[in-house]
Amino acid sequence: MSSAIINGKEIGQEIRGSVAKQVDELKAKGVTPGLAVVLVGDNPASKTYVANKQKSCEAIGMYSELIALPETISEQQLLEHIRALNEREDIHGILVQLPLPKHINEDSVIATISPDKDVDGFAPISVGKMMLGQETYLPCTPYGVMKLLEHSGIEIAGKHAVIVGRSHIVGKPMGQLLLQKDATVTYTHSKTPDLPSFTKQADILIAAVGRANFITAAHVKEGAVVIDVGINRDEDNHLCGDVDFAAVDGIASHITPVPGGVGPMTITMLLANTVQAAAKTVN
Ligand SMILES: Nc1nc(=O)c2c([nH]1)NC[C@@H]1CN(c3ccc(C(=O)N[C@@H](CCC(=O)O)C(=O)O)cc3)C=[N+]21
Repeated sequence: MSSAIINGKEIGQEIRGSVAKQVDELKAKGVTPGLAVVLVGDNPASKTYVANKQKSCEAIGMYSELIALPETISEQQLLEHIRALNEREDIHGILVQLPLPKHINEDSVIATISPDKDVDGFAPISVGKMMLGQETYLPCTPYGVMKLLEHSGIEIAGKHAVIVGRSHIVGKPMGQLLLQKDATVTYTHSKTPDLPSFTKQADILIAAVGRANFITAAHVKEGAVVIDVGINRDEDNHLCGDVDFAAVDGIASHITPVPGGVGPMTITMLLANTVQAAAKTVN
């Protein structure tokens, strides 16, 4: 029997519907939620992502502004742009598209975003609050995965979640959010010996490695829930995840496809976070 597909496009649309209602309510109070997207240089993949984010904002009646800056901009100049956005009343969320050019220190840039506008949830204050379980903007991809699990009726408490990958923006926060919902969490990464011996124990397996078709049948326990966070290109330049879908289909109880799984949820939660930021500015 094939695995149940967790449809992120559909679940994302449903959530966007309720976010759109919140946008209408805020507009009736005179506030249009606004997102600023800062793009440095002209990496084609980044341009596509940024265009998708803007289109998604506009589709639900939000304001979005693209600040496109040249590859050669200095770190100081970029920080000035961010400080100006921090001050603007019509901008509630700021997203600096990553990666940045090598001559710019990403940590300094992210730390300059006002925590009140950090809708990516990447800034040190946001990460610290998340670790402590305090109210904050959750990083969009792990937040989106939690919504996928919730909407699919997948129980988390008492389950063994195994995370493959320990990036600051996906792997690490993903484990924390699952831990907060009472999962037993194991982190694995490129230095983990005999990876399958760990992943085979997972009730919930999160693949966030960034390598096409890295997770195969040998990594997955019968009946596991497999969440594929990867966005890669295969030899034919097709979008694919970290999981060899065809190989794992039928072993997993549930699986997310790429495209149409986690990706659409990332943008959905960005919209939700920005609307939440705007809502905080009205009484
Ligand atoms: N500050 C920052 N925040 C980010 O959230 C951020 C970033 N930088 N840099 C790049 C990554 C990548 N990312 C994606 C979001 C949605 C899809 C998405 O919706 N993908 C569609 C497919 C889109 C297509 O066909 O190309 C899907 O999976 O179905 C993909 C990738 C956000 N990122």
